[in-house]
Amino acid sequence: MTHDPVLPGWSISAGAAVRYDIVFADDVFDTVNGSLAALSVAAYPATTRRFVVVDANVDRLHGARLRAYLDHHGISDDPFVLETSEETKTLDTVVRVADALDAHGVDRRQPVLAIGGGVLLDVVGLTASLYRRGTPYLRVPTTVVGLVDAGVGAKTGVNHGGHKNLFGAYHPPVAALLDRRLLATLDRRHVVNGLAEILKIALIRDRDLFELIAARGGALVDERLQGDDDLEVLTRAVGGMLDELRDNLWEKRLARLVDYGHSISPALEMKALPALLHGEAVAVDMALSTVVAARRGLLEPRDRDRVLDVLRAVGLPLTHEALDSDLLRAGLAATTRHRGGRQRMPLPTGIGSARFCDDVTEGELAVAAKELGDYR
Ligand SMILES: NC(=O)c1ccc[n+]([C@@H]2O[C@H](COP(=O)([O-])OP(=O)(O)OC[C@H]3O[C@@H](n4cnc5c(N)ncnc54)[C@H](O)[C@@H]3O)[C@@H](O)[C@H]2O)c1
Ligand SMILES: O=C(CO)[C@@H](O)[C@H](O)[C@H](O)[C@H](O)COP(=O)(O)O
Ligand SMILES: [Co+2]
Repeated sequence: MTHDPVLPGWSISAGAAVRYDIVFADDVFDTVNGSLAALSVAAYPATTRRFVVVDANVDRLHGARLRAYLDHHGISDDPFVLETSEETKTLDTVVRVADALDAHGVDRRQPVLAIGGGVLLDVVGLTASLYRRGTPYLRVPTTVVGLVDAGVGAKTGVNHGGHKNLFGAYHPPVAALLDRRLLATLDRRHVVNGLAEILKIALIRDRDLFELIAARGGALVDERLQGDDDLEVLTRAVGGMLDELRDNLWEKRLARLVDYGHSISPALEMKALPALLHGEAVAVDMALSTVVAARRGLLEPRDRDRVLDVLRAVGLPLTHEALDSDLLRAGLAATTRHRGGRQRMPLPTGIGSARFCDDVTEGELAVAAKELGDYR
């Protein structure tokens, strides 16, 4: 930085250290389980009272236990219940939650408790980042996507103008409490949806995780990830995700393997809304990338077939009718803009490894989409 020698100038440089814990615990709404209350108090010992935001479906299914817990530990007697959907993951909802925080007199140091799936965590996380320029919050994810992905990183966001997560902030929680027992009440489709993000981690870095999923297949879904072996599936997925994120939490590096399956899928998900869930759109994108990689000779045909077979076996889609040439062109352009002018598209080089490519064409994607259409 140079300054005009006759006029004053300053350079400011500061770094904010970040530390947060991500811990597994079972049955966190049982009054005898101290984990949630302890994390909450550790984050702000001045008072036990917290503003709690809970997903409406979680409230319907777990509300009685949750309220008993909050009451028992002096946390709250009146959680704020939020109806969630991808269509209402918007700034309007952020403002509504912020108004509720204000009405409850939340001060800038008092952590908010966010309990729900990826949508709720993204909305409450963004609200917390904006409220008083940054209020702490604690996450309790209640979906598979929330537990292995949205709940553990630093990102928050909402959709706008037809774009996924156009507005957002990096605002890590003070802690994330992962309770796989909450997944037991999910419907099949949302478990399958979350398996897409788990398979993403398996495909970019963990072949053993892929084999675990392949071996368990539909049983993973039937048992809602409650089986003894399924804890390993979840811990490998979370550990793998955190290993990808830990030295790039603010995403200064735009080449991110965790973008695997997220190149065309944001445009697809928004165009097909509400027909496709997030993970379903990610699965279609992963299938496309798998075929493109095999056609380029990066991936053995045998590995391509195994990947497609496992995606299909767990119940994920490989293609979708909205995947036309307009969407492929727009999706490719959007992802290039989104990644600082280069595609940086992760393509698999095996099961458990990937590399970045900058030169994937709309034509290649169209051929792959056609091949996947015939694959059914
Ligand atoms: N911030 C990030 O890093 C990040 C990462 C991945 C995904 N995301 C975002 O996450 C969102 C998808 O998250 P999602 O799949 O959790 O969707 P979601 O939050 O919409 O939850 C899915 C459905 O499950 C219901 N639900 C939640 N918990 C339940 C439970 N325990 N039992 C029964 N039903 C329950 C919800 O009410 C909802 O109807 C997308 O918007 C995606 O962009 C964010
Ligand atoms: O879907 C998401 C985040 O919403 C994650 O699963 C994924 O790993 C990555 O964060 C996205 O690929 C990056 O998207 P973006 O934050 O750059 O829009
Ligand atoms: Co995702």
